[in-house]
Amino acid sequence: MLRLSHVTKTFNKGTVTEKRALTGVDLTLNDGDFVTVIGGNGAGKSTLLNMIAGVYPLDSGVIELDGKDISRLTEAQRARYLGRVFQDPMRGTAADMQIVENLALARRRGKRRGLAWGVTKDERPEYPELLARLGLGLESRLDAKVGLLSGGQRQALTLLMATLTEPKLLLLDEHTAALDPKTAAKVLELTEEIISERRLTALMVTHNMTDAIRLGNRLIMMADGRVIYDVSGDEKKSLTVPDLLRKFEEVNGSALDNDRMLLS
Ligand SMILES: Nc1ncnc2c1ncn2[C@@H]1O[C@H](COP(=O)(O)OP(=O)(O)OP(=O)(O)O)[C@@H](O)[C@H]1O
Repeated sequence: MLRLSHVTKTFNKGTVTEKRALTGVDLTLNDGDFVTVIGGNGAGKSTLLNMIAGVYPLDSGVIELDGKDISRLTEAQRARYLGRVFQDPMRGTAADMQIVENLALARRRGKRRGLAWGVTKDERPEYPELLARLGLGLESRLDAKVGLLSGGQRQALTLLMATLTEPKLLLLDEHTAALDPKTAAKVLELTEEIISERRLTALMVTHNMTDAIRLGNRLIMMADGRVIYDVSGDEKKSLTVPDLLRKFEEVNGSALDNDRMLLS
């Protein structure tokens, strides 16, 4: 469903700050793959997701989604097919709009907005049920401005919005890293539920190695702009954190250098 072929990206080419972030990445995701992504500091994890989303143009390589070359589509054009949740809970929602208005906007993602983008009478009754499953009491606060919500509530809402129109691919970039442990666990549980219920295909960057092993059917490890380890099925399920650290050192030639990963 998603195929990256020889994807390369260098930032600030030709300057003293030149940095090669991705080096010839080849990666194929099958329908329904839920892939966790781990790696060292600056390994290229966020860049990988940003390149798929069209945030930066490719230097070389091809990105295909369902057999269609999307390499030249703009970020806005790709947004039609993608759901995204970032680390920062402030990014995915509009603070000065109501919860119900945010949901209505998410529902219209990829459609022409025209004049009638406002919340329709028909759709309003659908939202309390959707919100109730978050278990955060938002179902009784449809008209509240999103800016009044906590970070965790906002992130849960962002997840709901990112998956409302069944994206072809869900991109999660450390989406629970800024939340307190209890809220992070809740948002992760929701993530897992939504992905498995809707059989979504997803890429989730995490610095938590235990989560990376526990969640999803496949795990990739990145170092220096490359995918250095790709494991799935029973082999993935039986992994331990020491196995991952050993694997990293074995393939990369030096110990894993991600402070947040080692601390989590
Ligand atoms: N917009 C940008 N401009 C310049 N350099 C960038 C940009 N985005 C990323 N980089 C550089 O590219 C490299 C890969 O960064 P990236 O954010 O993808 O790593 P990461 O694996 O997500 O790291 P971390 O776990 O530390 O967040 C880093 O050296 C980073 O400084």
